[in-house]
Amino acid sequence: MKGSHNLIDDGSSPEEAHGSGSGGGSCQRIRRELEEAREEIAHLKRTLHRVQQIARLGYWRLSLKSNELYWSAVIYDIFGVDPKTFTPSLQAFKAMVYPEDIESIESAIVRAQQQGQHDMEHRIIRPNGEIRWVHELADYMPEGDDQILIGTVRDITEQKRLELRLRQLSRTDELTGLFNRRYFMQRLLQELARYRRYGRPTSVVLFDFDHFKRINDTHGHPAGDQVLVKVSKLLRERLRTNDIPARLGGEEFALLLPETDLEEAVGVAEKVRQLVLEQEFTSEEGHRFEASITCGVSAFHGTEETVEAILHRADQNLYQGKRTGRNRVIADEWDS
Ligand SMILES: Nc1nc2c(ncn2[C@@H]2O[C@H](COP(=O)(O)OP(=O)(O)OP(=O)(O)O)[C@@H](O)[C@H]2O)c(=O)[nH]1
Repeated sequence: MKGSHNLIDDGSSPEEAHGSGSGGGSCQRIRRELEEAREEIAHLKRTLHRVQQIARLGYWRLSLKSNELYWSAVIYDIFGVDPKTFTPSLQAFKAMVYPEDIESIESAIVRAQQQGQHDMEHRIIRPNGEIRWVHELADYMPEGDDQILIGTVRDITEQKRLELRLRQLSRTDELTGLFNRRYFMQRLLQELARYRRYGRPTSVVLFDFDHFKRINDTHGHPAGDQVLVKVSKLLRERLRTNDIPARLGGEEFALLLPETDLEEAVGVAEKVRQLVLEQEFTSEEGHRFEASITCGVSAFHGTEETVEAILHRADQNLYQGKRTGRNRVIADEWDS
């Protein structure tokens, strides 16, 4: 029927559809379609690569049977290695993982096999020694007798830095850089749980500067601030690393002392009291002055212990120290 080829539009020209009689027309058409498909694939590849660069997102494919690992270009960038000289493999990847995070990588692979996917964050060490944080998402797909993991990697180092900074800020006292009340209370609750479960000794020292109002009135508020800052620095430098010094507010401070019984805690309070006494402070006018503190000490005690009770006892001891002359350490007295 004349013109019937137009009923189905296959995109070919009438000449090609009719052919020249040798079949060369349809070959040409297939070649052109192949060429177009190649161009489209190349274009999609470039777009995919660009999008991954923008998102700092790489993808990988791992065969659990052969341990063969494919990395897209962005992963080489994230890991700081050269695709010309670095050959990815499960072993080579693990060698770049931050040692403490290896175990969580291994359990993530098992989790992906059992649950079909994993979602985790870990650190890597680049060849130049730089530590980066990455976020990985992976899917597990059995393929014949092989098991394939396919996943993405995103560099989240900046986000992690910000997170850590925010966490630090949320638990730090602005003036002195010591822990704040909120963090102190959180840690006290944790230590109480440890005490209840394992019976580990834990003590608290509360201290308060003596006649601080007089220091402010005589030498000025900035001089008072300087006392708080200087003593806080001393606490950071002279206490054990797992002790927790905090500024609860104003000129009131606390020390949470894990693994420390009452007697040892009295020793720590005495040491801090002496350190403060030995310090010399200078006002803005250049006048030298001294300061002292009074400490109340208490330790977790008995099966009914609570955070409120230990703080109340330490506070009562501090109050008694103020009443009986200041510049001293008063501790719990138990009949045992
Ligand atoms: N410079 C300075 N002073 C503060 C700060 N926080 C609280 N103070 C002052 O600390 C003083 C505390 O006064 P009081 O509670 O009467 O106690 P005190 O004068 O130390 O007397 P005692 O504790 O009985 O020995 C007040 O004058 C507050 O204004 C601070 O951050 N900086």
